[in-house]
Amino acid sequence: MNRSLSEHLYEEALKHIVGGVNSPSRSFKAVGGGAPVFMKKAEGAYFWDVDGNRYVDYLAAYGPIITGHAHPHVTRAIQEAAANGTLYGTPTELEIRLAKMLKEAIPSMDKVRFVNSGTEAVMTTIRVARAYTKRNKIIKFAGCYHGHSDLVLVAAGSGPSTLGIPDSAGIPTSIAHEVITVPFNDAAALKDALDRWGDDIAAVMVEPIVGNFGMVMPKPGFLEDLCRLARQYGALVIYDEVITAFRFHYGSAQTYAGLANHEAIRPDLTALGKIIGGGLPIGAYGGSKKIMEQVAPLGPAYQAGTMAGNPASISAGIACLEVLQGAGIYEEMDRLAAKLTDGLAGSARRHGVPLTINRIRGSFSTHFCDHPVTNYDEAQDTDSAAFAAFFRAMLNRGVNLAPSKFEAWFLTTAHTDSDIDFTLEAADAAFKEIAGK
Ligand SMILES: Cc1ncc(COP(=O)(O)O)c(C=O)c1O
Ligand SMILES: N[C@H](C=O)CCC(=O)O
Repeated sequence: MNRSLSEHLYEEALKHIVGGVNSPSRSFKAVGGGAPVFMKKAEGAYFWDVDGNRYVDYLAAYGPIITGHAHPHVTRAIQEAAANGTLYGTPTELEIRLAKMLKEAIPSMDKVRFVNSGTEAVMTTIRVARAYTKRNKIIKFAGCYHGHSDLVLVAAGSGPSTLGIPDSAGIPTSIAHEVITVPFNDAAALKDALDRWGDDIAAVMVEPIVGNFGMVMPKPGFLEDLCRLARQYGALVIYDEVITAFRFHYGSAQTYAGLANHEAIRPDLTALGKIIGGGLPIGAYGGSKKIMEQVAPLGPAYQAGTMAGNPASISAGIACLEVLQGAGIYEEMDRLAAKLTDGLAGSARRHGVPLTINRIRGSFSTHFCDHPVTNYDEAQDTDSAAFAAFFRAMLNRGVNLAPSKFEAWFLTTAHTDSDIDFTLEAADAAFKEIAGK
């Protein structure tokens, strides 16, 4: 596949943009280096690069593009919003509409506040939890990624793990000391941490279903234990649902049928992003009225944003959720993902390539190993070279994946059976290539 124009643009980008990319996750450093592909157009399930090559896309921009690229309903909403002015700096009725949609789908949120990214949403939930509890420390889980604010860039998954910097430079030791990290799916370790630091823990922060060291389900009872222990020690529970909200069903992980005891796993605060912006920048956080009333102008915890709640992002979010309310939408993504993962597993087996697949409805992760992946250690203990070879072999056959062994594959409402067949043909050839090495 000729990608000479991408290579040329990468050379240019390196001169002007640090690392040539505007988010480190986009670099190909972890998959052998070289030029990332410069895309020119995206529509439905496909990308076209600057050299004219077509790719079936499973990156979905790291999750937000659940309705496929340039979905007509979402595009129309953005165009209409833009024609009416992109930014007001005043409240709008649209914000109330999206806030109501989120509250109806996620019952633990009595009050919502819109921000511009998942990072901002998470960062503010921590501030609110600290304001409410008057405590300083948080507990997080190794390999969970919560954006790039200081406090959560300790033992961070996703891009930081991929690039070998899970503990970013530039974070003062005093801040790093405010974070305690424990293994995901390990309630005993959480209890030990709470026994030791419980009096000063403001919140336990978790991706209730992990999306950042692959897709990893909580073990039965883990979230119940997490919520019970946190409350026993007077700490709040924060769910980072930036990936998971509206990903598996019309709602969030905290109401997903695949998890039992919804009352027992109800969080105090939830951070949102990605899908709720329909492909435009957004974040949101919410929780019970009592806790959210800590936030200015009602309370002492300050949070603000010039761009927050802008009509374009909010309109795109509303339109995206409207599409997701359609009958059978999630069932179809589930069916196609099952067909894809069954095919991938069979093909890997035939070629003798060890592969563990974690699938949750329309999203899944592929781990090049022969053991289960239930925590960060297990996700790290996989064959990075095999993933890199697979990634490149797929790209060269017109299938776009995230350039990291920790990131998920995302189905969208635009994928079809013929895309899955195309992908499986590419994967069979890719596994054959890896097995021959
Ligand atoms: C679970 C989770 N939380 C937070 C974030 C940060 O969101 P953003 O990239 O929009 O700042 C991400 C993704 O980047 C994420 O996957
Ligand atoms: N996995 C991350 C978010 O979910 C990737 C986003 C990024 O780092 O650009």
